[in-house]
Amino acid sequence: MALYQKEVEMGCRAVRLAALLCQTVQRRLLAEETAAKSDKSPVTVADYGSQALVSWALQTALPPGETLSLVAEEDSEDLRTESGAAMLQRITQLVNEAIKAEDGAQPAPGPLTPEDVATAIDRGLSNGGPLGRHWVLDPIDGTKGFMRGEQYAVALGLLDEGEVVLGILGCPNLPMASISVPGGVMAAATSGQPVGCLFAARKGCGATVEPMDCSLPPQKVSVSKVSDPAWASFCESYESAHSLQDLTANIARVLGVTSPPVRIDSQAKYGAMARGDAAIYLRFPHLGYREKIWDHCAGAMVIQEAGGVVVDAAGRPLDFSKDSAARGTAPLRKLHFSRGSDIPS
Ligand SMILES: Nc1ncnc2c1ncn2[C@@H]1O[C@H](COP(=O)(O)O)[C@@H](OP(=O)(O)O)[C@H]1O
Ligand SMILES: [Mg+2]
Ligand SMILES: [Mg+2]
Ligand SMILES: [Mg+2]
Repeated sequence: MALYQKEVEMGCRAVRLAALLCQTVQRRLLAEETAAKSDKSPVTVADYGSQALVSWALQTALPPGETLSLVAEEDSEDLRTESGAAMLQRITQLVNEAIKAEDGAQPAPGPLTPEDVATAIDRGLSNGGPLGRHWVLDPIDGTKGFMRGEQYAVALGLLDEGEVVLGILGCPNLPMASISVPGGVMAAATSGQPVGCLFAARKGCGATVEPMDCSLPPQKVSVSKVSDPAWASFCESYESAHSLQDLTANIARVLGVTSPPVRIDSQAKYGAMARGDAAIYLRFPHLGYREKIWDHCAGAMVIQEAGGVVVDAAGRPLDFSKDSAARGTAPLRKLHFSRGSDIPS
């Protein structure tokens, strides 16, 4: 079997399963399904449920005795408190429903308990690092977009000896049709093509996209061939708190970019760019913010395998292998992306 083929299959199944749960929650998003983490960022039952499902699906796909190493965004600390118990119950119900909907059966030896779900979530507490294999998960990237009913991604990468070897992005609300059309996402969503994309990239093997609903086979994607910035469009965060939009507007102006920025949430941006919907992604966090590896690992791999380049503001490649006390963080201060390295930093 081709290198990492089994891992791509494991990862795609895990991401599809998690996306199923996210779609269920987004359809009936209720106030009690969200909470605020200690850093005040939002988290929903779907963030936790997605992480539990991916962790469970990957662990059960491994040979008996092999332990999963997972670096993931969420942990069960708040769910294990008295006030978190009801949320953990709800997550457990959603997780069991998703497993049943996929398989038509509950997992042996029976439905997962709240303790099983909390344990699955906490399998994501690995430090990662340069040695061995580590899966890297953002169970919902773009939680704010998810809560608005807009773009989000289930983002799963795999590090092997410090190198990213695969990236999978489930983007349930991203249309299969290009969003670089007048009317953007809304117009693409009503074009008749399916909504919901699964991007997968394996080191050295290119990147593909297929509908989340499996209605079409995977097809190769490649980044935009536009080389004149006047014809390029650039994308950035929807949230101005996540990137200095005045700075990116200035950079775009200096480059001669004429079209307005495409602002969407999450690593769906990397997916959209991998198939050429935009040519440049600029991201400059506010001073003091440290990027997390799960926010870029899968997306950067998809871009790289689609023929693009992802670098920091100094033009250096991103390093996802830093094993750090501040779990999951890597020194990715300011990020920018382009087909070449011609953007001033
Ligand atoms: N002040 C900040 N600056 C930059 N990124 C931030 C930020 N606060 C949160 N983020 C990150 O931005 C991610 C969303 O990316 P985008 O802005 O492209 O939609 C969030 O992922 P989560 O939604 O997984 O928490 C979060 O990790
Ligand atoms: Mg978050
Ligand atoms: Mg994220
Ligand atoms: Mg997240």
